[in-house]
Parts: sequence; structure tokens; C-alpha cells
Amino acid sequence: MTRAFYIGRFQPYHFGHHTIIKQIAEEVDELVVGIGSAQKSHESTDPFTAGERVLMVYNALENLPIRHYVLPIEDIKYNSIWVHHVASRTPHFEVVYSNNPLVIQLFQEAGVCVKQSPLYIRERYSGTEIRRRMVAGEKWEHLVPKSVVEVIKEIDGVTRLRNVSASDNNSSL
Ligand SMILES: Nc1ncnc2c1ncn2[C@@H]1O[C@H](COP(=O)(O)OP(=O)(O)OP(=O)(O)O)[C@@H](O)[C@H]1O
Ligand SMILES: NC(=O)c1ccc[n+]([C@@H]2O[C@H](COP(=O)(O)O)[C@@H](O)[C@H]2O)c1
Repeated sequence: MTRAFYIGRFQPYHFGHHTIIKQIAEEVDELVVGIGSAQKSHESTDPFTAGERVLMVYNALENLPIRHYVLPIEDIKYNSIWVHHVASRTPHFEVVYSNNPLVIQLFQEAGVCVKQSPLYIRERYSGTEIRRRMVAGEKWEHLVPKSVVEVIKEIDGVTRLRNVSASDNNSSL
């Protein structure tokens, strides 16, 4: 039995993440998804709460043939002990899938097996690009699973993102 770990901020969860998770699901038996920077919300780069992101990811994975756990992980000041911080909040896992150089470095130093996950059509599937589209009033719904659209509509997430982005712009004046 192999259990894997995959972490992201998921602001929001999109088809780039979903494509990689579908590939991971073919290689392992169970998956732990970490909702990174869980303490952040209501910011232009991190508009959604950890709870909202748990819903987005959990619902999107509902029909995948893999047992999954979706757990919020708050940031800490010390990168040097972050791997222990993660381990204390998650079921034990044998392998990490990541594309983030810091995440890869920290897990490798801790002796954990890391598999580099490829980027899937990055220019289209990127949280930054999806948030830009939301603020600009452009179409974004086709870039994320249906369950993510439902969560964002239910919380009126686009209005929230526009409001917090406007407040960022005002504070820099
Ligand atoms: N298009 C993609 N295909 C595959 N993996 C991706 C893609 N975009 C992001 N990832 C990976 O998903 C993980 C989590 O990324 P994250 O939640 O920060 O998404 P992001 O799209 O990079 O967001 P942002 O633009 O807000 O930084 C990272 O390892 C990242 O490399
Ligand atoms: N010291 C820390 O708290 C620490 C270290 C490495 C990664 N992380 C988090 O892991 C997540 C990595 O995901 P991304 O690939 O989306 O950046 C982020 O939320 C990041 O903040 C936190």
C-alpha cells in the first residue's frame, strides 16, 4: 500500500492540479492533499479560506478511484522544520509529488522520496491567470472542475476577490 502527498495553495484548484492528481491516482493507493498556506484568505493572491479550498478539492476528487484526505496545513516561520510540521498533521506517506523547488528540497533533505510532477498547459492552467480573469470579468469557469465553480459561486468568491484586490490597489497608493 502506497500513500502519497501533494500540496498546493489551490487558490483556486484547477484542471492543471486535477490532471496531475489523476495521474498520481494511477500510481498510488491513497492520496493526502495538503491545503498549503491554510492561514491565508481574503487577499488578492489568496482569496479563499482553507475550508473553502478543502471543499473545492474534496468534491473535485469525489469520483476518482482513490481514497483521499484533504487537510489544511498552515505556514510556519522555520523552513528547516516544515517537513516535521507537515508530518504531524497528516497520515504517514511514502512519496511526495511536487513541482515546487522549496518543497522538493525540504522533503529530499528529510530523506523522503520525491517525484517531480510535470506542469500541464501552464499558460492556461495557473491560479494567477484564473484570478486575473475573475477580476477582469473574463471567462474562468472552463479552467476549473464543476465542483470548484459551485463553491466559488456559493460564496460569491469573484466579488470577494475583486473587493480585496481593489483594497490592495488602494493601500499601495
Ligand atoms: N498547470 C499545472 N499543471 C500541473 N501542476 C501544476 C499546474 N499549475 C500548478 N501546478 C502545481 O500545483 C502545485 C500547487 O500549485 P498552486 O496551488 O500554487 O497553483 P498555481 O496555479 O501555481 O497557483 P498560483 O498561480 O496562485 O501560484 C505546485 O506544485 C504547482 O507546480
Ligand atoms: N515554511 C513553510 O511554512 C513552508 C515551506 C514550504 C512550503 N510551504 C507551503 O507549501 C505550499 C506549496 O504550494 P505551492 O506549490 O502552491 O506554492 C505553499 O502553501 C507554501 O506556503 C510552506
